[in-house]
Amino acid sequence: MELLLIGLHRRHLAGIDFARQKRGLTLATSIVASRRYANKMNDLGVLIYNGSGGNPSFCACRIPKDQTLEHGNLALKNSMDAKSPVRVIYGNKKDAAQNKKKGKTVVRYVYDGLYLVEKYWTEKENGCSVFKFQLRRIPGQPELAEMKILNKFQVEEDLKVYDVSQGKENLPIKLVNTINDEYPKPFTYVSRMTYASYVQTPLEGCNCINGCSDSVKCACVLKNQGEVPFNDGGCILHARPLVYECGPSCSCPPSCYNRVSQHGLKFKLEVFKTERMGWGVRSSMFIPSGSFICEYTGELLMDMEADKRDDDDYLFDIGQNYHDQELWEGLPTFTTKASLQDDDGPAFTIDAAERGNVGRFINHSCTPNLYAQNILYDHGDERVPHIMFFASEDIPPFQELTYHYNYNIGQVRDSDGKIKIKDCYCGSIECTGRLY
Ligand SMILES: C[S@@+](CC[C@H](N)C(=O)[O-])C[C@H]1O[C@@H](n2cnc3c(N)ncnc32)[C@H](O)[C@@H]1O
Repeated sequence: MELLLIGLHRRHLAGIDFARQKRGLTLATSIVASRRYANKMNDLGVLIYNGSGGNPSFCACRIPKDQTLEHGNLALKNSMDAKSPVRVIYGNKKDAAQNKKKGKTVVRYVYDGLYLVEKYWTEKENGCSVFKFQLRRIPGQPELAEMKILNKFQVEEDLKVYDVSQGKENLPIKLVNTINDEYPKPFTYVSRMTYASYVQTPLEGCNCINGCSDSVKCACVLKNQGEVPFNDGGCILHARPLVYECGPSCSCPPSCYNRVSQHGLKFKLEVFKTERMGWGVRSSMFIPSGSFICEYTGELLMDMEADKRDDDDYLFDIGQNYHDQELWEGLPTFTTKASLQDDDGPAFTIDAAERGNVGRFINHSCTPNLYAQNILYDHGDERVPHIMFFASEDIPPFQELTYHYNYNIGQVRDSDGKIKIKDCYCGSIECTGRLY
């Protein structure tokens, strides 16, 4: 209804809006790409959009039917033939779950720009024929991040001045506050972790010159149980206890597939003021599942030192998930398992209160869309891997990025040993109500 009121999409229940031209031809004017029909988006501005009709949930007879080339589907085909642009609006389903207010589901819709229909075909789904339309975003349009959103910090000049990373990342990080006039508390931005000499164990590299894929010859692939953990698009294949990227001691070039998180930010990130959780992080871009987001940098501390810090808001306990049995499932037992799960050695924590990067602003959610992956590439000390965040699902633009803090209720204590309690405001359906 909101899209209808502002005139962006006039059919309040149908995903494809169309208008009749003078000669009786219908052309699609806009489509709403929610996940209801399993539409697939990717970061190259290509959208595979499912046609309309035939869905049993919206039909009184409750029987799935073949889709037909009429109404919205025909309009999309006509738009393709006429090369007529179509507005694309993304419906943010996850936010729907996170914004349940007074029993009402609030969905956020984001206008993404004009697309052209490139081709269409039919596929069988659940025994019925379904139309698939491939649309591509017309190049040269401003990116969402540069569009005007009512926001006092998004005035052009401020944008140039206010890069949260102060030029230290390969992409600027915008600060957005639509709630009040506050800025984040000052801290020193560090895009990389620095390690004290006692953790500088060298990491043996590989000798590959023509790419790292050989599961017998490449020393790094071998350490990853015989497979490069990333696909050729730089997305991680699945979560593991520890990933070894190629690094400075390897012979392969920087473009090697097995180097991903060390190259820094790939998606434009924003630090934004949330309603109830202080600052948070989101991206103005669509993020495919498995993509690298950012590292969690800060001061490396032994746990004993970390316990003495007054501000515990920005502490990240390293290696906690080595004990997560799910991460080990399906992996052959390999030599490092014993050392990774060693309980006796010193434990380490990263403190990002005074020195840190954009990772320090990522909030907790009980239904997160990121996870923390342990990665080694520039040193070999398995006790202190880099903490790298990866997307655990496709993330639509402007959805808050979150990971699970893994605190057990009752585990966090203050300096007097008293159990600390903090409410969780993530708002997800599965929220326990307690952060710790
Ligand atoms: C690593 S910081 C995250 C960034 C923080 N929101 C800020 O403004 O700088 C962790 C702190 O954020 C807040 N926070 C993060 N997730 C939260 C949640 N789900 N509910 C309530 N507070 C949360 C808590 O104060 C927590 O100690």
